[in-house]
Amino acid sequence: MSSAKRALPVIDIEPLVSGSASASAVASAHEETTARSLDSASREYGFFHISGHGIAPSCISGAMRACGDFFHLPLEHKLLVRADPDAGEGTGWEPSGAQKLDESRLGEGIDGEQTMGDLKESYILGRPATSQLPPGAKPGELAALWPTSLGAYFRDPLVQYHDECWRVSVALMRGWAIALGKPPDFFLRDTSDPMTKLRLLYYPPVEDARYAEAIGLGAHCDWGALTLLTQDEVGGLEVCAADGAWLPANRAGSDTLLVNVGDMLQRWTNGHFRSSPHRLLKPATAEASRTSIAFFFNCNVDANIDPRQVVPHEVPKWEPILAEAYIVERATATNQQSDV
Ligand SMILES: O=C(O)CCC(=O)C(=O)O
Ligand SMILES: [Fe+2]
Repeated sequence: MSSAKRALPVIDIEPLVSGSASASAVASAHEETTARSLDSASREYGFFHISGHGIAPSCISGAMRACGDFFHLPLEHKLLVRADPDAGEGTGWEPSGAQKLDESRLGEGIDGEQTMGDLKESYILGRPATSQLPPGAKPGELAALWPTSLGAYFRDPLVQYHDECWRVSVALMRGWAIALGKPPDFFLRDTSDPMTKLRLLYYPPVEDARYAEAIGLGAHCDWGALTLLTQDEVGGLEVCAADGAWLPANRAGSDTLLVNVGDMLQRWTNGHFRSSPHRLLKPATAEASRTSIAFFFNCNVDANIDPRQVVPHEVPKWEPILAEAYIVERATATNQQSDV
């Protein structure tokens, strides 16, 4: 089938959200059906849209509004919350060019070599790994360099959106447990106090000639268990399916979010679920900027990412590793390869 005819599925996850809220020990018939949809999308694409997540439209639009407000701040305000370039992926603002995500040349289909850093600007906050806590921060607290000029009008919608994404991630982990034939609460112990990251993203318009050669976001796979993405209507994100075709992953509707399996879940499931490369060469409309928010869910620091727990009868393709060690390993590797 040609890539033009294939679209990422939209899955209504309401049964899993309800099952997760009631902590039911047995999966309902609706949950079983939803889990089967999750299963096939996670094997074939590693990406799917979700509806029925229960995040209020006002919560999503509030977070996107905060995102726009931040990136329109004058440069001197952003510099006050500049992420420490020596701290790997720390909290705060990263300017355009600070990161080159196509670390392993995943986007080989792109003409020429990606010599510049990614065009995107980012602002990052989240619940870091214990070993990466900023001075004075306690484990389990949100770490952020809040821009004082925006105050609670910026902070409150992002904290609310972060917590909602956490709730939805736990419901998705329940769905994946059911899909794998495990008890619904199989992943619950490992997701009660998770490492998370919220990355606000801004892609400048590319009509500017200085950016002609630049790539918005180099092809990469995400490191954690799962990522939830909300994006504006501009579009341009693409996903590499198992057969190598790049499929569009634009917003499927104003109330849907995009989900993708990250490397940690791929490893945990011994490769049953696919962590797919994705990229954004340019925003789809040349004169438009693009904003999006990625929420990375990286499980508890001591979650044991061991394929033998999930598929005990298979030869494991990966060694067990604790979630914190894994995230730190990936962050360190990216940092070392980034020369910008
Ligand atoms: O901006 C986007 O739509 C995707 C962002 C992304 O893939 C990432 O930050 O890992
Ligand atoms: Fe990503």
